[in-house]
Amino acid sequence: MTELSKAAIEAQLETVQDRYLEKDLVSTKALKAIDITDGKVFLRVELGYPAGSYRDELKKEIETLVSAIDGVSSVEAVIEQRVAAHAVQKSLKRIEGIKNIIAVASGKGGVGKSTTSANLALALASDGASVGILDADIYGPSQPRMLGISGTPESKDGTTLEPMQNHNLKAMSIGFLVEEDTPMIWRGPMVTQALEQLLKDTNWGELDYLIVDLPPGTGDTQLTLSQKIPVSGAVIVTTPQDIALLDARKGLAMFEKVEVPVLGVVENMSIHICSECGHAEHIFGQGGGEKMSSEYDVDFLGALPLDINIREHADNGNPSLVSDPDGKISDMYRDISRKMSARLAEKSKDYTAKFPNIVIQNT
Ligand SMILES: Nc1ncnc2c1ncn2[C@@H]1O[C@H](COP(=O)(O)OP(=O)(O)OP(=O)(O)O)[C@@H](O)[C@H]1O
Repeated sequence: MTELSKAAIEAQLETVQDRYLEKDLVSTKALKAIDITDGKVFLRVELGYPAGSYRDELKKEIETLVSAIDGVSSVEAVIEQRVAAHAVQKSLKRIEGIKNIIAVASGKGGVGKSTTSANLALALASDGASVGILDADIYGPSQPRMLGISGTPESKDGTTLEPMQNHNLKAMSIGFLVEEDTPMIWRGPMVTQALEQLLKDTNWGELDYLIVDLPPGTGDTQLTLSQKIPVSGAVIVTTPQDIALLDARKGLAMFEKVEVPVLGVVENMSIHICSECGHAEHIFGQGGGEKMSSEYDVDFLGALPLDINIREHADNGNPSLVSDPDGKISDMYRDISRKMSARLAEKSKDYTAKFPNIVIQNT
């Protein structure tokens, strides 16, 4: 019998693909430790994103493959997940306690950006992350309704706000602070100021991710926001129509300008499946989001159907991830949220906390 070596095990793990990174476990440096004692193998694998139930699948896949190696008597693979803080725009500093802010944007209104934000936040939380959502859609805040939250945030010290909470998410929205039917007439600078305040004056505590549901569009307000909020990555939601795609391209250009990495594009309402006969129809066109992604070299994170359940769940305060957590739609959102957070895990980490501030003085 040949002696069992770490190299043999590593070679086997080079054939195991991380489903969401689409790379093998060795090249992604997910494989952290191999321990061999008398044919008994212990492996430690660390994923940089919340992977939820995928950890069990991966464990099984690894253990089956490694047990087939000559000389292995038993295998135990431990799959851990650890979300790191990632770099933000060079001119900004990360907000203490919040590891990563992810901005969700759309080139035009009504494409389902808020519904997607809520479900992605819930998907991350259901996979084990601590998550908050900031409704920055100041003209039409819809997160209070979508998350089924009413009431006014508490302030314990008279200056900061406690986030509202539901479905295991922390949430803040201008919608909690003004009456629902109050028309909100904001001028650009007021919007950015109000949002910066909402972001910074909320006691978020420790978060792995804060999802920011940006106002629709790519105008000055959105540009200023993406310059002033310290974000680690952005996601663009679009529908497949040409006009929506055209606007989504402007979104890509906007983030490029402010040096925020775009983690990918989500195509919403991409296909309609008739609830009567099951016939699938591309009402708004086909494959536009995917084509745009390849044209602009950004990742296509996935597509969601135009589905009456998505609308009904979101509009009654219990988005699909809450109403039907094990359903097909929830699986789709989870697939997108894992791809999104996996893409972020590959980006540069934030090391600023590890370095002291260096002050140069002329004496
Ligand atoms: N995939 C989907 N299938 C069916 N209905 C959807 C889907 N996505 C969103 N909707 C519905 O479309 C409407 C608009 O969605 P949403 O408010 O999320 O869009 P938005 O892009 O955030 O809009 P706004 O520009 O006003 O901020 C909502 O009623 C929502 O429930």
